[in-house]
Amino acid sequence: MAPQEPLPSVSTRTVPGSAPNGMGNGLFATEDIKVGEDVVHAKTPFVAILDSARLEDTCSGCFGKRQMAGNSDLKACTGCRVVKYCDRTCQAKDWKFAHSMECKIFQKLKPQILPNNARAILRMVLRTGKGKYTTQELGVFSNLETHIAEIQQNQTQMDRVSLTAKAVKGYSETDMTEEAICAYAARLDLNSFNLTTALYDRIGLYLHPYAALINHSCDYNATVGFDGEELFIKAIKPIKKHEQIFISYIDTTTPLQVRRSELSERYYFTCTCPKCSKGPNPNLNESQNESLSTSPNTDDNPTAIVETAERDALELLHAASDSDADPSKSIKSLKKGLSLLASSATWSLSRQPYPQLRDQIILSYLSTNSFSAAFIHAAIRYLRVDPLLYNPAHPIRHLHAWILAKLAIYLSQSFETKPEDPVRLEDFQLNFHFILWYVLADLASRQMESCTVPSFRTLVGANFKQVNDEFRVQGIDLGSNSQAKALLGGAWANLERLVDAALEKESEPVPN
Ligand SMILES: C[S@@+](CC[C@H](N)C(=O)[O-])C[C@H]1O[C@@H](n2cnc3c(N)ncnc32)[C@H](O)[C@@H]1O
Repeated sequence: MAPQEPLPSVSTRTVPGSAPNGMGNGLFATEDIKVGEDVVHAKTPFVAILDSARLEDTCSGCFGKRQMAGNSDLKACTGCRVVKYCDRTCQAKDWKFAHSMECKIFQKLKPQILPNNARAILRMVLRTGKGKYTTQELGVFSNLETHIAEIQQNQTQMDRVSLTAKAVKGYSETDMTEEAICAYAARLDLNSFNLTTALYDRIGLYLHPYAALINHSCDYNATVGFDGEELFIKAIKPIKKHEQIFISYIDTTTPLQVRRSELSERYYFTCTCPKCSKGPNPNLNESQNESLSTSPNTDDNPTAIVETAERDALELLHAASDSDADPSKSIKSLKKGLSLLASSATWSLSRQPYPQLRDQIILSYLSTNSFSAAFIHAAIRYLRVDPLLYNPAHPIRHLHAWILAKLAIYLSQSFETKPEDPVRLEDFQLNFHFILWYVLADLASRQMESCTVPSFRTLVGANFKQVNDEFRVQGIDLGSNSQAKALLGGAWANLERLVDAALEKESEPVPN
């Protein structure tokens, strides 16, 4: 039976209900919702924990929210020395939420640190034991799908869940049965979100039973974001009263087969959304798709050529994404992947794995301080890729614009062309100050209709004000002055020329 009421920690314009097509329960809009407006806002989680790798550099109390506002010095908990906090305020909040119950357990286990999901399950079990959840919260949580029957059919998965449950039972000394803890583990696996910062970096795991009721569609109408421990689900498309709310559980820019296998492996369903119903190539109809998938795989068959290019590019991407890989080798692999797809006439800039290769090469260039090369690819992404891949309200699009703005700030101070740069920046007479103003102005003007979270909006607003004020001090009012507008247009045309030139060179072979 579908739960009837949202929980006290939630403000929402939805109501739970039974969803069609075997989806179980879902959430439905109780009124029309405009793009960028909140669909669900949860102030506190049922459980949220940091990834082990982030325990050192992120506050376990505010999940990095206050750090983003300038608080940087973290202090370790003097009991366990495993978790860190901005100050006493963050520490006291987490102590009250769960750390008072887990601190001694962490101390005993040191130097071992429990893996993410074990720490999350331990918190849920300890909070349940201490009566920290309301009956209503536990009711919605217990009603969530577990797919435990499917998990039981997979021995490796079942062993993993049982081992974690046994360990959590031992550490917590709870009277809950191992079976009940296994159900907690399965519910966490199926219903948790990636906890991210306001700038969309993954930092941990998050579960809220009300938000977990939202079903998936590759043609989603809402997106998920976090601001500290607060969860925001925002409308990315206009949503009509009674319409079902859908988010994406996976990266929906990947091809149908990849989406299908990710959804069935982790969530045990086949998506029948409008995007999936169009088949592997959304630009073709069903019978064209059918004939594509049954054509023989020969060298003169365009499908085979495309598949080979895709497979080779994916191999290069995976080789480069290996965290142990030498960054200069990764960059070479990524360049080869980009060149392979650029030289395949049929590959659009927005078709995967082309955008993934570009995202990865930007990260690799940033990690090697190659800021000019990162800027060139970030400009290509901003101007040529994202408009095809993402709706204008999409937070990823706003994040990519923010990264371009940050690189423009950096290069406005100084830059030197490096051998790895696809083109020479000095050949294009770029005015980084104008580019910065333009990108920030665009971001600031679209804030209200975007799905970004409050801290991100504050950051953009403050940066735009600062840049605008700096121009004003010099007597330039870019918003109104017609001469300034002409200058801006010129700066933008130069950036467009740079992007075109860099893309033209992308198909050139990369030497070994
Ligand atoms: C996070 S839960 C969503 C809430 C769930 N419907 C419930 O009743 O608890 C994820 C599960 O919901 C179901 N689900 C979500 N989206 C679906 C879809 N598009 N088609 C079919 N089932 C879906 C699957 O069983 C999936 O494992």
